[in-house]
Amino acid sequence: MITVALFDLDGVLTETAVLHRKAWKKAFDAFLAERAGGADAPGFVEFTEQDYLDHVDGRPREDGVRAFLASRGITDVDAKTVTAIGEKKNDMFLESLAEDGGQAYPGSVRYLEAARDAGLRIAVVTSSKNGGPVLEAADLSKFVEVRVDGIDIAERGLNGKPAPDSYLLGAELMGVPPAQAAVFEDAISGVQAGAAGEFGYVVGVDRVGGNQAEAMRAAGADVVVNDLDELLPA
Ligand SMILES: O=P(O)(O)OC[C@H]1O[C@@H](O)[C@H](O)[C@@H](O)[C@@H]1O
Repeated sequence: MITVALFDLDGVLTETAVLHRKAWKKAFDAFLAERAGGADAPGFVEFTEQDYLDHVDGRPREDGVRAFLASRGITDVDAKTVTAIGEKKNDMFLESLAEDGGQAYPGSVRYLEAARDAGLRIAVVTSSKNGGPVLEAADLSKFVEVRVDGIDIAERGLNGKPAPDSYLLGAELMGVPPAQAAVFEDAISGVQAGAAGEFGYVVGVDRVGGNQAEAMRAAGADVVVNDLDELLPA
């Protein structure tokens, strides 16, 4: 029986996945343009939404940088450059969060209320080091008993999603075995983490369309929805 819900944050509870993606695009395009000798240079190939979904979405910051660069065959960058790209993106993300305010999906708020009222215990497991500020900005902290975020992942030296470690820590801190917890994810890497951890149920939340739902099922999602309120009784 499921007694605990482990929610990813950006893209599942809040609309901030879009802010992350846009900030990543600016940071990577600046890096790629400089490397190619300008945005007009023939060697410049921009960072796309599919690049984000395939290599960056759901992963801890620097894992995302390395995975994307590797996908372009860029393996000669040092650790300082990886950190610098991530920090540049973070500055832009924080700027847009301050402007946008970090909106919660209304359907997710309804689902959180229903889950809480049904006695389901709630935790958030996010790769983002900004998990705390995003929850606060969206006024969702009141629902959350335990939070595992990118700071915990770094401090504890855990493997990021698609490894199951952060979700396993979430279940452990909630005091339940993985089989007693459901995972809610919008990123393929996160669905893979839920499947690898053998959680009781893995819900894929498809916010992008295209072949994302199919990719989520292939990655191990038990069900795929477009919004959490599809899971509520009509
Ligand atoms: O750079 P941050 O805020 O620590 O976030 C790391 C990652 O956190 C995840 O939640 C997002 O899906 C990614 O887009 C983001 O890159």
